[in-house]
Amino acid sequence: MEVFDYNDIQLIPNKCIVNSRSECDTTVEFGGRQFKLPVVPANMQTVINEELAVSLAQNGYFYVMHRFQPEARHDFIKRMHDQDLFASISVGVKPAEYDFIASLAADDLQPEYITIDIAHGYSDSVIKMIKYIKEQLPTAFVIAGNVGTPEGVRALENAGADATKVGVGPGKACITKVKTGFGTGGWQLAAIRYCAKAAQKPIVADGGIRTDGDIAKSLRFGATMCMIGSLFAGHLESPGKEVEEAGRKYKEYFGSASEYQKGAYHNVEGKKLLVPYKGSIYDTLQEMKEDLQSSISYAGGRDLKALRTVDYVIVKDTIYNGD
Ligand SMILES: NC(=O)C1=CN([C@@H]2O[C@H](COP(=O)(O)OP(=O)(O)OC[C@H]3O[C@@H](n4cnc5c(N)ncnc54)[C@H](OP(=O)(O)O)[C@@H]3O)[C@@H](O)[C@H]2O)C=CC1
Ligand SMILES: Nc1nc2c(ncn2[C@@H]2O[C@H](COP(=O)(O)O)[C@@H](O)[C@H]2O)c(=O)[nH]1
Repeated sequence: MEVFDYNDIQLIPNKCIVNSRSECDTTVEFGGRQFKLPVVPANMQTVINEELAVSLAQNGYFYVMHRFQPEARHDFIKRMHDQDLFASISVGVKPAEYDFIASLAADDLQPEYITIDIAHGYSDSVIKMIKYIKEQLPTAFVIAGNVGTPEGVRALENAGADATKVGVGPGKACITKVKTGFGTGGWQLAAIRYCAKAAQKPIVADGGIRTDGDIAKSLRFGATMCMIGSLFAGHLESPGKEVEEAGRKYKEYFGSASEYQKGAYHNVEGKKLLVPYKGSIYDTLQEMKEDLQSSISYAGGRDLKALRTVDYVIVKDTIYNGD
């Protein structure tokens, strides 16, 4: 297996077939709906809240609400459906989550998307939860993870997952790699490729995306959707606390397995950092769209499919030379 990460890869341009980048279509189908971009803000407490979820859904973007206010999820689904918007929630695998799923089934309240969000997703606990959700809420599109190997992808797909989320340890707020020695940190892009080759269903690339070009690279190596935390955490709409240091504005971004999320220093695999304040998330989404349109034009196509087959070279972390 070739080992590389985002910085190690350059995609090779093909002959352009459009007269303007604006002709390039960045929309993606995911779970039966069409979205403007193949990106989704991470389901983390400093990245997404209910207000942003509503706004993203209204504006044609995919979202996944986090699971850290478990008691709010029932009414959240209702409120989304009252506004004719899709509901996309997260769950864990602890016993109370089974009661929650059963309560949704009893009330015939089926969210359109459910993400099972745990650190080590290649596990019996996730397999059991996928099966339970599919039994109780059969219309929900289930995204399960996180995994880092083809075996993990196959196990979750075979259990009934509709998509799998790939990425163990590549996140910016992650310390799993240093605390445990495990994960896909440092070779996340190769892991996406390795997993996508085995996948029969969509892959969500999760963690490690630092530039808009990394989105194109994720799609090249087999992802359908990219989950992004730190790049989305510094906005006006981001729920993280605003902080000012040396006259500059920042927003707090902390890991879901950090002491700031857990309220205690116990099995901590995440940290807190400050990300520069960036204004509205919609300006960032517009820039991502323009950059991805440009990527498609360099790929020699008109839509995201063109990215799947472009050639690439491994440049081993030299792409920033001269920048
Ligand atoms: N993508 C990534 O690389 C990572 C993401 N995270 C994020 O942090 C949040 C918390 O994750 P997580 O701790 O899994 O969720 P939970 O705290 O909800 O734990 C889920 C269940 O899995 C158990 N568990 C957790 N880690 C392991 C493990 N390595 N081996 C066996 N059992 C385990 C927990 O028990 P117990 O705690 O008693 O072991 C608990 O029963 C999630 O949002 C997750 O996405 C965290 C780390 C890595
Ligand atoms: N190891 C940990 N990973 C975490 C934690 N909280 C979230 N995450 C993962 O990071 C991505 C976002 O990555 P980024 O590089 O875009 O910032 C997120 O979707 C989770 O999968 C954590 O505490 N520890």
